[in-house]
Amino acid sequence: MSIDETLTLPVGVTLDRFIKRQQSAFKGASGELSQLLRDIGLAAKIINREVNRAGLIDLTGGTDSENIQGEAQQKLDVIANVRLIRALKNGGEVCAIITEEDEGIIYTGNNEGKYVVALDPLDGSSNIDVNVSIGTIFSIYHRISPEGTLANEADFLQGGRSQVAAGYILYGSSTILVYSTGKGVNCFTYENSLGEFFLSHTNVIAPKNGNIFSINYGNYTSFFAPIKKYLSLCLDRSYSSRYIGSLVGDFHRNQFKGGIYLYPPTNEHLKGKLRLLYECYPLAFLAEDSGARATDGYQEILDIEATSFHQRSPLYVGSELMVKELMELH
Ligand SMILES: O=P(O)(O)OC[C@H]1O[C@](O)(COP(=O)(O)O)[C@@H](O)[C@@H]1O
Ligand SMILES: [Mg+2]
Ligand SMILES: [Mg+2]
Repeated sequence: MSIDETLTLPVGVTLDRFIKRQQSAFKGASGELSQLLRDIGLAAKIINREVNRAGLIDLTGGTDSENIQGEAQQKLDVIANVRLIRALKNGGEVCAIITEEDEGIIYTGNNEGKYVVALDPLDGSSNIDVNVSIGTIFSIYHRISPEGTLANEADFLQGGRSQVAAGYILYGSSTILVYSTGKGVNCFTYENSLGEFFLSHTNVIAPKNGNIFSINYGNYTSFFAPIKKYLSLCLDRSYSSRYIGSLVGDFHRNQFKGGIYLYPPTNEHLKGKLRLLYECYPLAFLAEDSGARATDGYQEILDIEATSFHQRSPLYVGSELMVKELMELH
């Protein structure tokens, strides 16, 4: 590429600048949500660095501990959790956090903070050590408890439609941060050498239909009739089967290519495996905002009542017409 050609390339819109623009479009916005999103952006850069060098500095493999759900914690699960909590504590806008890795509420010490955040610090643990895509998922609510007091359970159990923003970071063939405040899904690709996220995909619209289905087929014998029926339709139509085993990666692919992700109840997980507050709700928020759909087979994910922090749900998410067809089989 010639110098002239290089110079004609725009520098691009950084995540920071985009957030600032979005904020100024909202009359009366105080800037706290903007700062919170920047804090998540900072944590994302740090986690991205740890993920990238994990194999070099012995950050791969498990710890001796389990998380609250009895799942073995990987070193990077713990590191991502600590990094995110620290970034949100330092930022000052968040009064309390829940994460996949901890049983109860984590107080940041910022009781004046207006927001609470639910996190899956590192999604796709089984892929960490083998250089396969993994992610971070976040969900943000306005607190409902009075500012200046300790946040409480109700702040986190407001339900999916009360989210004010949600998003994920996918550490994949490139690292990408995707978020929405309910007014369009935008993606920011990380430029390693500059250390910045740049706007790369604006107002994502998910394909209405698709021909990819993503499911852990190894659980086939535990699936109930509607799922088996739907899978046989997929096979009859020679749809492509694509399953990474990192929800963030599987979701992201289907958002762009058109497809459906299914995690039904299984014998091991009778209520589904995925966690409502920090896996299903945030991805459902993004799905709906981009024209896709997310349900548990009977109702929209965002309409499911939240009753506990680590509650699980079946999840069927993706192209609108595919999810509709699956629903009709229930
Ligand atoms: O190995 P399985 O049962 O297919 O489960 C895969 C699913 O479980 C998860 O790994 C759960 O996430 P965590 O790694 O955050 O526990 C999802 O990302 C993924 O889609
Ligand atoms: Mg997860
Ligand atoms: Mg996780």
